[in-house]
Amino acid sequence: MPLCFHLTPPPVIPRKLPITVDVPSRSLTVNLRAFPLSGEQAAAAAMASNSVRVAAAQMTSVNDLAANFATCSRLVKEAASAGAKLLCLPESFSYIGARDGDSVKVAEPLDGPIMKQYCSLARESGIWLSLGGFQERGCDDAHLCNTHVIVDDGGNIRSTYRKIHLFDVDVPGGRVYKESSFTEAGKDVVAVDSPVGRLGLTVCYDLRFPELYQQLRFQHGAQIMLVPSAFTKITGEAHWEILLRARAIETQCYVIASAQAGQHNEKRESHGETLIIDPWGTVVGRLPDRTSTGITVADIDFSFIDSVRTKLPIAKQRQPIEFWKSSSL
Ligand SMILES: O=C(O)CNC(=O)[C@H](CS)NC(=O)CCC(=O)C(=O)O
Repeated sequence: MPLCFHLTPPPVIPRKLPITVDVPSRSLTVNLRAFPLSGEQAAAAAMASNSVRVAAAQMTSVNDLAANFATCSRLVKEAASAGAKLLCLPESFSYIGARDGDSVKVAEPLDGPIMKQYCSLARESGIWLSLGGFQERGCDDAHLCNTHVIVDDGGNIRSTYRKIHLFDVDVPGGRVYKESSFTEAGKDVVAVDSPVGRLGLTVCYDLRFPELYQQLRFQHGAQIMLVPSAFTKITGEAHWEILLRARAIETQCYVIASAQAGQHNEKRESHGETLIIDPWGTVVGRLPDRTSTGITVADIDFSFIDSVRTKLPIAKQRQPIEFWKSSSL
């Protein structure tokens, strides 16, 4: 029978409700339903119900590598004890400079001391990490790559994606950004398997280019899109949640969008609003405060992904429109 949303309600699929964990108070802010499970119990329950728990972090990185690492360590431990198998940290988790050029100075190769520290953290806590927006040393001293690194629970780097779309924008009513002046653009589309499903790797401004997400879903089989970000306050207020929900709906994937939040220094403020969204477009994880430091967790339900994809069979109904040839404007 064809679906007709005017006459029949959209499919109602049982879902788990989000839990929000505040750091540093460590209090569990539970939305609607208590979740009094230990990490192990939660993981066992998730397996039994064909789902697995993920966490997304929100923080305000500053120009102090040690301070940011201390915050990330706390968030990683919170996520592990909440039973999450993957924690996603935001773009520039390890460092946000106060002056132009600062981030190039701290850039290191992937086998340098900074990334080693984060790999050890993943191993010690037994959790996978999405480290979006690491300042990876580029091909010369004046450039870095904005690299999204996936580390497994043994502390091994499983995958790297280098941000393709660079933020060269004169933000209306805000600053001028020219990310390409110090960043080398990536070229490769990257997806990788993990215990929480097949991850599509992107970073921040990539969010505005839906063709990347279409490729991740329809050519690389992604089930979860990761969008670690540092959206500006102005553009975030106008576009952030809408774009994320659109990407979730049109790819029928979960979207995990960890965000930099609040005031990093005199010149720079990020929108925040870390979100986890399900493949129906519903927000299933959100912190109580748009700019607080903390994590939100949600359960990835593989049968829910299948159910949405079966009910709205866009994968079968797509038509071979040759976009690139026809776009001449
Ligand atoms: O430079 C750093 O420290 C980290 N990188 C970023 O913050 C990047 C590049 S400047 N920011 C964005 O992509 C914001 C996108 C955005 O806000 C939008 O698309 O509206």
